[in-house]
Amino acid sequence: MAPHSCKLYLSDIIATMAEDNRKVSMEVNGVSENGFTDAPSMPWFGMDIGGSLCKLVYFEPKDITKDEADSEVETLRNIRRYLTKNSAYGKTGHRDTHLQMDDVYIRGRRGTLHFIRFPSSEMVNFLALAKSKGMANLVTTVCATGGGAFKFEEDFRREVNMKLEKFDEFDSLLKGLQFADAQNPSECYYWANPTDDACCSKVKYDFSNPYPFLIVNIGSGVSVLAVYSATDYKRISGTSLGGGTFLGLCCLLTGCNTFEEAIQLAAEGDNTRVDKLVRDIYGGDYERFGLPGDLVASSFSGFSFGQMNSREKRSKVSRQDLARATLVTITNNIGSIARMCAIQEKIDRVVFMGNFLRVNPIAMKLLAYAMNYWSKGTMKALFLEHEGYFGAIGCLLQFHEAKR
Ligand SMILES: Nc1ncnc2c1ncn2[C@@H]1O[C@H](COP(=O)(O)OP(=O)(O)O)[C@@H](O)[C@H]1O
Ligand SMILES: CC(C)(COP(=O)(O)O)[C@@H](O)C(=O)NCCC(=O)O
Repeated sequence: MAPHSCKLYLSDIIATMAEDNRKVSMEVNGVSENGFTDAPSMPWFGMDIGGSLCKLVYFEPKDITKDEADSEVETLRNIRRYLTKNSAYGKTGHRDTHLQMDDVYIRGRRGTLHFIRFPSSEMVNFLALAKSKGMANLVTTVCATGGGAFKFEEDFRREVNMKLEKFDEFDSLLKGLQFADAQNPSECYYWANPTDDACCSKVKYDFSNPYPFLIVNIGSGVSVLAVYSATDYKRISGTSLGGGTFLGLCCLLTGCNTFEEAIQLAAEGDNTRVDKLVRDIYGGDYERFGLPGDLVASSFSGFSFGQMNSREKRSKVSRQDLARATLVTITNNIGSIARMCAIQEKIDRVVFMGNFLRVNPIAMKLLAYAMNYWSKGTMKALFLEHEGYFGAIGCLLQFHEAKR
């Protein structure tokens, strides 16, 4: 199948799923055409429709028998090939090939998990295209989590006659995290020497005995969960100043258009040309209360060039500096909230996740440094390789656990 627009591609997937499900409805006694019993029909997806990005996890079976291959419907084979042979789907769909997980077992099947993302804002167009392809005459079920599973539920039903099997986003997140950590020995890591570019490194962290720990999920907004066991957790806090805020402010301030561009600008900028530091106010450290001179005292307050209310001074600040200051402001604020939550819950391990951390070592190192510094070494910031995909993984797993 030739590459074409993401919207077309997605509607093709759904159409194929529906066609395949229709065939499976002709199965007898729960024995599927491939000879495996009980499992829902392929293809298997987990979908997390968030405020910014839709994350899709696709299970590619690797144990297909000759009988199964011979009887496999062509569209299913085409979907598998299309998804696994390409890494970009139209203009906005991407497969994160570096995250691919091989040799995973789900419902007795051995396969590979593929990780795909596209903007949630594409969803409405995708449904319209799916409808134009005749989806309304087909029936199928897709498992989904995230706010979009609720927001788009009626659209899925009305436009394409598809039922969304909905799962809670935090239940899914936790299940996905547990699964990924068990599958991948290098899933969890921390940053050693985060402030020293020359010796800074990622170090594997053994998370096999994790409880209790805090999750700080930095998506569009931020949610903080305290996790006490595999099934016992509560959402203890959150903030609307999250990854969406960083991207929104950065685009407004610098005219950039993508997250990647915003991060690149930030990497080239200097926030101290925008922020007011403790030393700008005290002339050095504020020793009595342990505030070092290079600590940001007031974000966006400006000083080395003067106050921000001076037009002339403002003109000396670059787009790069603004991007860096935005990143530092949002990250430090999240770090402060995380620390306060950890103190309140008497928890010392804080796992940061969510796509805000994608291609974003500046934020991760800042969080690592801040958690360590302000807790005097008693708290640890942990990070995960599959940073934004746990909801989608967990959703796929829960679909397979649910009685059907
Ligand atoms: N390609 C991208 N497009 C948009 N935002 C991105 C991208 N990559 C990383 N991000 C960041 O990730 C955030 C969304 O994170 P995610 O965990 O997917 O949350 P949500 O579930 O709210 O969509 C965005 O607000 C942005 O800061
Ligand atoms: C509403 C949300 C759970 C949605 O999750 P998201 O799509 O941002 O990952 C999240 O944006 C959030 O927790 N916002 C912060 C709300 C608050 O506590 O102020």
